[in-house]
Amino acid sequence: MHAFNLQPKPLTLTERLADLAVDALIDEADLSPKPALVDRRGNGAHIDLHLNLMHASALSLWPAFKAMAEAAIEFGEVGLPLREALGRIGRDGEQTMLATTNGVNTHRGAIWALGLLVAAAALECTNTKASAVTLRAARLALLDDRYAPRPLSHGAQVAQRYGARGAREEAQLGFPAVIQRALPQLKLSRAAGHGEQNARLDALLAIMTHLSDTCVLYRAGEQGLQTMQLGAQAVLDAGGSASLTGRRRLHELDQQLIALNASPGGAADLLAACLFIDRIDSGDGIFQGAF
Ligand SMILES: CC(C)(COP(=O)(O)OP(=O)(O)OC[C@H]1O[C@@H](n2cnc3c(N)ncnc32)[C@H](O)[C@@H]1O)[C@@H](O)C(=O)NCCC(=O)NCCS
Ligand SMILES: Nc1ncnc2c1ncn2[C@@H]1O[C@H](COP(=O)(O)OP(=O)(O)OP(=O)(O)O)[C@@H](O)[C@H]1O
Repeated sequence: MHAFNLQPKPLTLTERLADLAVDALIDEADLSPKPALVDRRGNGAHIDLHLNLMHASALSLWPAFKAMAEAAIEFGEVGLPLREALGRIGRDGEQTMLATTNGVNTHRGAIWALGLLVAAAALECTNTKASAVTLRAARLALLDDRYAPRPLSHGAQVAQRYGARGAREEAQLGFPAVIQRALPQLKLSRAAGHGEQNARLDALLAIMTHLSDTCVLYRAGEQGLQTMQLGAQAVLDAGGSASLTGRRRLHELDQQLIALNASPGGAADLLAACLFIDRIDSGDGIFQGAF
């Protein structure tokens, strides 16, 4: 074949969804300045994470997201067989992540949230409105995977200690932090002409104002959680990250959370979920380049 005749191979739907999920993770990691999280500036409150590791971890998850989309198409409906297939693929994906990062948890919460959303999008790819996809994801999350191990995870420990809702409940409720907070704020800040990066930072802050982030609770207790929620609200009240006062508040929040070792990893995962949903909701992502 002549080189001039080479055409890019069109992506399948499942490949396209895996691309969108990985893109969302990389966009989340790159977004800067995020309070106390890994970003282009540095490691935030983390000693074991850095940006290259987040990128490598995100890329390593592409086959898992593709497999989740394939499973959704194969089973074709929300039900226990699909839920348990997703659980198996998610756990394998977690092992791949840990092998890539030498045992560091870079994306456990993100595999859970984005995995459910990728499967929910693949189930009915002609209806990928935010409300429809999150509802299907919630119905999947509500099913009990009989093979899921029940480790005393950090999330489980703070659930016992503080009665906090974590990643599982957020998904079972249909991702209210995304639907009620992040997406509306993203659109509001875009419409105000604040620029895409500021709009994404504002969406992250909107999540942080109300989330019971079990990463923060585990690392910094209720004081850490309150600092995160009130500090994020203060940035938004000051005009968001595009305004000078808002930027000052954001810098203060970054310093306060780092001093408390309080990294809002759950909020970061939900920002990635928001960016994924935003792309498939607007309809300009899912079918572009896919067949
Ligand atoms: C449900 C999960 C997230 C376990 O949750 P648990 O709270 O017990 O664990 P852990 O402390 O490790 O927290 C997981 C992560 O969730 C994120 N998170 C924290 N708080 C929140 C919150 N309020 N909302 C959303 N995400 C949050 C953080 O990134 C955190 O690191 C998940 O790991 C799981 O069950 N995986 C099993 C495999 C599976 O079923 N996969 C399905 C793929 S679709
Ligand atoms: N940019 C980011 N920076 C830091 N964490 C992030 C980022 N994006 C997502 N996260 C999420 O934060 C979680 C990592 O937080 P954390 O290090 O507190 O996890 P942990 O395993 O519960 O705790 P520890 O590392 O203290 O043992 C991951 O599950 C990941 O999904």
